[in-house]
Amino acid sequence: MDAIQLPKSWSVDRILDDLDQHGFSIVDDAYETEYIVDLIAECTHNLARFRDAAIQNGIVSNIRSDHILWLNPDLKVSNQHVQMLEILGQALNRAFYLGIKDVEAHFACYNAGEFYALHKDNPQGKNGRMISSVYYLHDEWQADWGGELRLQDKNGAWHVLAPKPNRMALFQSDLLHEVLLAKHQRLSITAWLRSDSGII
Ligand SMILES: O=C(O)CCC(=O)C(=O)O
Ligand SMILES: [Fe+2]
Repeated sequence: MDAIQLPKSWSVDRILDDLDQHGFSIVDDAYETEYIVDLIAECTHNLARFRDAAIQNGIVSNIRSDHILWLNPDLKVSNQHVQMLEILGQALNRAFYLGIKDVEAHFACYNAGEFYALHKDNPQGKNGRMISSVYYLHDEWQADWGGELRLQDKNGAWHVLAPKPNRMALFQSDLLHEVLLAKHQRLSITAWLRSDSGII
């Protein structure tokens, strides 16, 4: 059996270098069209199952208004993306000894008017999230549709990153970031490369 390989567009040396220098990296044209079509179909067919991300254990928070669906092995197409991130995690471990053992991921849908205010995915290193990854899977994103990922890099500089279709953003989970208000439906897979296992 052939070993699973990362897509060519995921230039691992560049990703490692970007993460080392800036704490984040952008991969454009991450996947081939054939896979993207299947991924969008899997996401949109399941939209009715997405739940309010702001409600966790019955507690409502006002920092985010998106809707999410945690991935599980039954979602076969999105699981291939998780497998790719597992392979990338091994390369990160070899380079930076991050001790990544697990990838957890959810689909996210921001409808028009939805956002995620400034936060860190791993404040004060209190959970095992080492690297955050967001892959954008809507098929179009225009410049005036908002919904940018605004991120402070490890040197303190701010970046406003458009959620371009077929783009993946990777960043250290302890960096401050937010999702600016989206004016159109914005679809993504957020995943965390973790040094422990389990959902927080
Ligand atoms: O969708 C994005 O660009 C970022 C999402 C995010 O920050 C999160 O889900 O924690
Ligand atoms: Fe986040």
